[in-house]
Amino acid sequence: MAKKRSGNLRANFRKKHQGRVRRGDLTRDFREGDSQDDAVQSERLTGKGELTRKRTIQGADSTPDSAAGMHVQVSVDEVNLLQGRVLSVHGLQSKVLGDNGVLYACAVRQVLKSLSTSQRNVIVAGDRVWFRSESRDGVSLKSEADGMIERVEPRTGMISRTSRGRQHVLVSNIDAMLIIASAEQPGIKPALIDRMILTAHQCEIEPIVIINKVDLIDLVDLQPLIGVYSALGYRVLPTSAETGQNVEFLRALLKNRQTALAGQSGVGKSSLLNAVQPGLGLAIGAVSSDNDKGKHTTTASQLIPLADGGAVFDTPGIRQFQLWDISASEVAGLMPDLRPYVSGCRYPDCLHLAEDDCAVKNAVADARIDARRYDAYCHLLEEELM
Ligand SMILES: Nc1nc2c(ncn2[C@@H]2O[C@H](COP(=O)(O)OP(=O)(O)OP(=O)(O)O)[C@@H](O)[C@H]2O)c(=O)[nH]1
Ligand SMILES: [Zn+2]
Repeated sequence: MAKKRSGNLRANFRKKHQGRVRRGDLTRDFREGDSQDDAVQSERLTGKGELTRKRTIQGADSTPDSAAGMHVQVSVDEVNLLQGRVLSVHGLQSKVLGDNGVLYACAVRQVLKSLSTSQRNVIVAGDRVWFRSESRDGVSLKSEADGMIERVEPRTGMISRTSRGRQHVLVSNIDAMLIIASAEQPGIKPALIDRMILTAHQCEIEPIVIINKVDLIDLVDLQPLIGVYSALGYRVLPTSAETGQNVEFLRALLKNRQTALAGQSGVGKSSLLNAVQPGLGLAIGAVSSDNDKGKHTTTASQLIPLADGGAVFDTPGIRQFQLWDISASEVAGLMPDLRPYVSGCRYPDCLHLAEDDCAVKNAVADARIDARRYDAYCHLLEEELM
């Protein structure tokens, strides 16, 4: 009885805060040219509005004392909120996979929007959220239920890109970055691997190096390169989607964590994912082609849940890494092999490129730093920052 009453009070509260705000956001999104999706969303929101109104009327019938309203709501919130993970964001709506296995289409409560000032995106793929929904269970994974996101957990492991000088978070709570290279066709590009590792460090995400298509080469030839990465403490996994080599290991690496994929076209990302879980690579491919058409370049980023738990994230935007918000002097500090020599360098503002008797250059000269890694460092500075 008491539970029912508080539910009605909650409906009242929610209604008071809804309509205006959403209309405003719809207008903004229309201006951004996202019209097709918005048409669908406005339909949904209208339906939801009717539902809320009906519930409010019920509340008026059965709750004479509105004074206790606020108090009741606080305790009810804790009981009634569900937890889940945001898979993707489309305009006003977020697709949330509840911890109960149900997929929900959620709107965002306005108070969250106004609180979020430091980061541009109120909700991003990967967010852990608390949300309210009428449909708690009995819905299959295929169907969607409406919900309202009430709370977002603090983010870690964010991958961002910069657009017009602003940091734009693509995904949050990423545990590991799978840096996928191929041994042959296309041939391995260590400098590209180094750059992606650096980005992972910048995002405070564990980098894992996958070298695919090892069926095409003699693995002995790759040992020097693998040795350098291993010595730095990175996990390096040679794989073959063709022969299935180390696919089982890869599956274990992906299980129960959020993993972002990076790697140039053709290295075998889709093939590897399909080997891990049939159909997974196809899901990834669909995201890519969507982006290629220039639609939803910022919103189509999506987390794809794995059957064994965990999820993978992929978007063409992070395949070509652009370092953001980093100064030339910070790069060496993000490379664990260069870092120890940075503080030993006698020049305070040294970029370790040209100066005589630079501690970093000296370490390269007597092979305490791998020459190829230093080369990659120099190229990175030239490309990105000069
Ligand atoms: N020999 C060999 N070929 C592979 C292997 N993995 C993938 N390939 C082939 O490499 C080509 C590219 O594979 P994809 O899985 O489409 O590569 P991708 O990284 O997803 O490419 P994009 O979707 O363009 O980013 C295909 O022809 C695959 O059959 C492998 O382990 N060994
Ligand atoms: Zn120096």
